[in-house]
Amino acid sequence: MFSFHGSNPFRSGHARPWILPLSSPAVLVERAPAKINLTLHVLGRSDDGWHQLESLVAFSCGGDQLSLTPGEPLGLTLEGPTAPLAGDNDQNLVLKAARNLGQQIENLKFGAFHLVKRLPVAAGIGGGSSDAAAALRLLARTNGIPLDDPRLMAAARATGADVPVCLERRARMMRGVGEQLGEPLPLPPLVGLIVNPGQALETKAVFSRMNLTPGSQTHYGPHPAFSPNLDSSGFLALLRKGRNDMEDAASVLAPVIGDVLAILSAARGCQLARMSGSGATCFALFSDCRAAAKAKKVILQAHPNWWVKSCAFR
Ligand SMILES: C[C@](O)(CO)[C@H](O)COP(=O)(O)OP(=O)(O)OC[C@H]1O[C@@H](n2ccc(N)nc2=O)[C@H](O)[C@@H]1O
Ligand SMILES: Nc1ncnc2c1ncn2[C@@H]1O[C@H](COP(=O)(O)OP(=O)(O)OP(=O)(O)O)[C@@H](O)[C@H]1O
Repeated sequence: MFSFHGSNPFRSGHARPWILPLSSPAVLVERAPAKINLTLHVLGRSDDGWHQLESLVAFSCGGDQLSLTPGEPLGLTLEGPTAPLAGDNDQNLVLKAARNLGQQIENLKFGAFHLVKRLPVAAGIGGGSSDAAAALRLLARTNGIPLDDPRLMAAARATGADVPVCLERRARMMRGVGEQLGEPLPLPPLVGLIVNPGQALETKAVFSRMNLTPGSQTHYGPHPAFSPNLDSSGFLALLRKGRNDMEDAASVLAPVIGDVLAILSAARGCQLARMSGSGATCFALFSDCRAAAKAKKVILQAHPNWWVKSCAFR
């Protein structure tokens, strides 16, 4: 088993994957950031029961970390503060993604995965999906498969609705059930705070609570069109025209979401507060890093058990 302890030599602020130096030449490492739905519009529900979405998705810094030792049998070990919450090992989305890619590609070389799990689980920030996408990227690297190989996307779709958008980890529009991806979008600098109050919410339960009849459409209004080259204030104005349509249903199941949003909205320098995905994690955008850091401190003082991270979104 491969595990990280204390000062973690693999911790890196870089978004790009990299290979370890001489002492462990074979181990590959990928970061699995949180997915943030800056907007999430639910357009309707298809006859098959799945919901049609339109969402501007971005990614955090930090997140989980997945490594792969190629040449070993397919396996997964976990550590980290939220590892015990990630459920049955065999059902982990890392292994599901690997098996799905194995169905696409004959003689795929697998390996032993090790996941350092830090993101809250069942939290609306796609932690499992991001881990699954990281697993696909690692297998692509070790098997010499280019990232734009359609079989990777097929495996991502088979693994979960949020996995395709997590493959490239770049901000973009996501539509349909999650399988239609727009071009990567250049975001202006965004100072974010992400807050999870510790209540797990299953995505399926929140969609059910929305109570949409299969074959029906919502009439909440169109998604604002993204125009390139927006500065931060233009981008914020655009985001304010958007919504998270799952917020009401999620808040019924987890009323604490209302508290999180109220606290974030009232924080000095907060320019926008909204729930991500199916909740209960909420995010806020701040005018500057100092305001975000201050808000983080104040929130943690009042709610020491909440998970609060400040970071840039991309
Ligand atoms: C709400 C979002 O977080 C927005 O990014 C995602 O659409 C959820 O993506 P996810 O967690 O990867 O979802 P999955 O694990 O594939 O699906 C969980 C359950 O959510 C429901 N589901 C999910 C996505 C979608 N577009 N319509 C749905 O109705 C389905 O009942 C499904 O059984
Ligand atoms: N690697 C993983 N990390 C977290 N959860 C996992 C993982 N693999 C499987 N799961 C299971 O997937 C479920 C959803 O977890 P996840 O943290 O991805 O939810 P989420 O943040 O609400 O996702 P989304 O925003 O995509 O709906 C959990 O119930 C958990 O048991």
